[in-house]
Amino acid sequence: MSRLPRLRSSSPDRAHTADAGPSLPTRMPQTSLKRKAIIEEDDEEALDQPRKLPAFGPVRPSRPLQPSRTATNLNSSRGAPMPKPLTKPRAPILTRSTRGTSAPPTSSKPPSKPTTVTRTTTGRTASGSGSVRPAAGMRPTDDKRFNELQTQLTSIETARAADAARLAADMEAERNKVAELQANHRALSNELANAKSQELNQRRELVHASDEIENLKKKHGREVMDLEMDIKKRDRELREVNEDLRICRSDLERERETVSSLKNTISHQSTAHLTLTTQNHALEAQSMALQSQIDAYARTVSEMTLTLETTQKQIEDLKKEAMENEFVRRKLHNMVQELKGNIRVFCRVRPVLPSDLVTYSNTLSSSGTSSNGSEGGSVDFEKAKEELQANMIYPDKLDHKEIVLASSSSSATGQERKEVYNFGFDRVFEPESTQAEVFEEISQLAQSCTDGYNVCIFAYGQTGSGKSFTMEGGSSESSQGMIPRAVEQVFRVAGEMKTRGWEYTLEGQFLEIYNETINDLLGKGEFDKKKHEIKHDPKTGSTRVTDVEVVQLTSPSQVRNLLALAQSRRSVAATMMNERSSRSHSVFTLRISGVNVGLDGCPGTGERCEGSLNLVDLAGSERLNVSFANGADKERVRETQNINRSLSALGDVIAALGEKGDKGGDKHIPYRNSKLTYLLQNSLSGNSKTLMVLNLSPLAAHMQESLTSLRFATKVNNTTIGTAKKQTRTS
Ligand SMILES: Nc1ncnc2c1ncn2[C@@H]1O[C@H](COP(=O)(O)OP(=O)(O)OP(=O)(O)O)[C@@H](O)[C@H]1O
Repeated sequence: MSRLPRLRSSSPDRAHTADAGPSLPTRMPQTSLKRKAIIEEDDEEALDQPRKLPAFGPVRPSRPLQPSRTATNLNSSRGAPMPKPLTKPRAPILTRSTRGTSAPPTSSKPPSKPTTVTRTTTGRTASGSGSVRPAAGMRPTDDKRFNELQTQLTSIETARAADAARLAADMEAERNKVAELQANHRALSNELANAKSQELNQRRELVHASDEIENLKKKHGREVMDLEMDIKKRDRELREVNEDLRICRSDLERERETVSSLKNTISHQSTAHLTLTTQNHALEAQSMALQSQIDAYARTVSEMTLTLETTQKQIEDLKKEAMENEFVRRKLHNMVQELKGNIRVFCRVRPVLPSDLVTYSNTLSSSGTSSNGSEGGSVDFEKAKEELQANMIYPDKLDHKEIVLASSSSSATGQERKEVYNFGFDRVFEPESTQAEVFEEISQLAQSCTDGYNVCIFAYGQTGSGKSFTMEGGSSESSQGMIPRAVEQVFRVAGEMKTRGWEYTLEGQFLEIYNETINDLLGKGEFDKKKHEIKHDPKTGSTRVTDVEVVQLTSPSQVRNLLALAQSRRSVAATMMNERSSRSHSVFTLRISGVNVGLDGCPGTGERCEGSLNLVDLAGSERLNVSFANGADKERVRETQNINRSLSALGDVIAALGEKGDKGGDKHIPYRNSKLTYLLQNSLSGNSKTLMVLNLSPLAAHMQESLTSLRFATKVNNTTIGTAKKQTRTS
């Protein structure tokens, strides 16, 4: 809080007071107003005191009057007893306080010496008024004495007269002086009265001034309070303003940051803007060019619209033509298939597998021999592969239709006998062949089922020769087997046929024949429990199995899931019985039925076709020695017998079909000899297309089994089983 300015004694009254009273500083020190009032009171008191007047001239020291020198001298010189010396009448002693300060008159003279009697005889002494006459009778001494006394008295009287004169003069002087002093006093009184009235005025002024000061003080106090309140208010405001300022500063800081980031953005954007402007110009130019092009195109479009209308009419005509052509194409396609023969055989040799090498090295280590160049049982893969592999040659590098097996054996005489076996099939796939290559050859057959044919594809071969791999394949895209690929193909073809006026319905089932019992691989019941019967419809040529799950197929992925489900059910069953997949046949059946509903604006023919695709993974075909079981494992013996029987039955059916084809007539076909042949009756008859994929092991150890399989496949391949017939109906 700011302090008020100190009051200054600037009033003329103060100055006057200072002059009149004790010395006061002309400038008041910083004292309180109260103190100032006390000083003023002191001043007033001083004014009330009688004022000390200044002395008029130098002060004459008071001195007692001396007796006349003459008289004194006389007395002393005569040595007579002197009367008591007369003292000079004293003038009243004028002290400073009583006489005032006026100086004695300058004319005053020191008291003159007492005059001799002689000189003073002019007075009373001569007249003798006061003289003392010697008494008669007095002696001369007494006269003398009297004279002397008379003289003395005279001189004294003279001196007294002189003193009286002098005193009168002194008195006169003193009176004058008094008068002068009185005049002086009056003047001073007047002056005092003036001064007092002046003082009164000043006091009044002072009181007035004091009131004013008091008022001013109050006013000042109020103002101070107001100012303090104002200051507090201002302080508050200042704090608020400071707070606002702080907020503003932080806002400002933020704003600055924003501004700087905005500046950056602006600079970037201005660069971008420049670029965009340039681009815009370029685009405008381009746009203009395009506009002219558009105009040109608009003209062209109107021309083309006309052309389009004409073309659409032509397309309609062409569609009709295409449908007719499609009919012809299918006819021709099937003719080609028929010419190729209704039963065809592919041979596929699997590659040597790492698992084969493990078996091989185990065999070596158990026999105590080691492979060339290998020590401690470690096997050089390439070398071991060579040793393991049977001598299989593929001479037909162009058409891939031949396979040659060569073996050498020692005769009883010790001579080495070399044997070479040549086989020819519709296609031979070497170990390096991929699933896609195999399917390429099969896809045409798969397509036939969409044309209304019954198609049956077998995988035949000994255990571990690659049947399941060929039919089902692995989980990856590239290793997918024939079943998922065929299903995908059928879906694709069905989709394509839609654009040609055909609508298809697909359904599938997956069965297993184990020990001459049918199990539903897609069912929910327990294995080997439910009895399933095979029913043929001679009218439609279709086959049904009772109580099996027939699934509507909507997508290839769904089929993959079904295959996985079937595999898991088989695995569960395999925990109870070993190697179930090797000991059973699995049959995946895909039924497809289509109807020609026509296209938009082009009515369909109403033609219907029903085809089926059977993909069969047969049990291992190796000749099993049943004697090993020797009653110990009856189940295994039964398995083996059943496998042998069903595979023999298949051979018999194919052979019978061949004979029937050669001779014609009513040759009995023994379909009922096994569940497998009976199930596939409609797909193995003369009016269906059959493909047998012979899977071979590449190992030399399996040479004999491979030769047996090759001979069987050759027999099948040489069989002609009539002409495939399309299952069509006209509604
Ligand atoms: N072409 C091939 N390429 C790579 N591996 C193959 C090929 N063929 C078969 N295999 C592999 O050989 C092994 C045996 O094949 P697979 O199980 O298909 O034989 P299988 O004849 O079906 O046997 P089983 O009769 O016991 O069922 C499998 O591990 C399989 O992956």
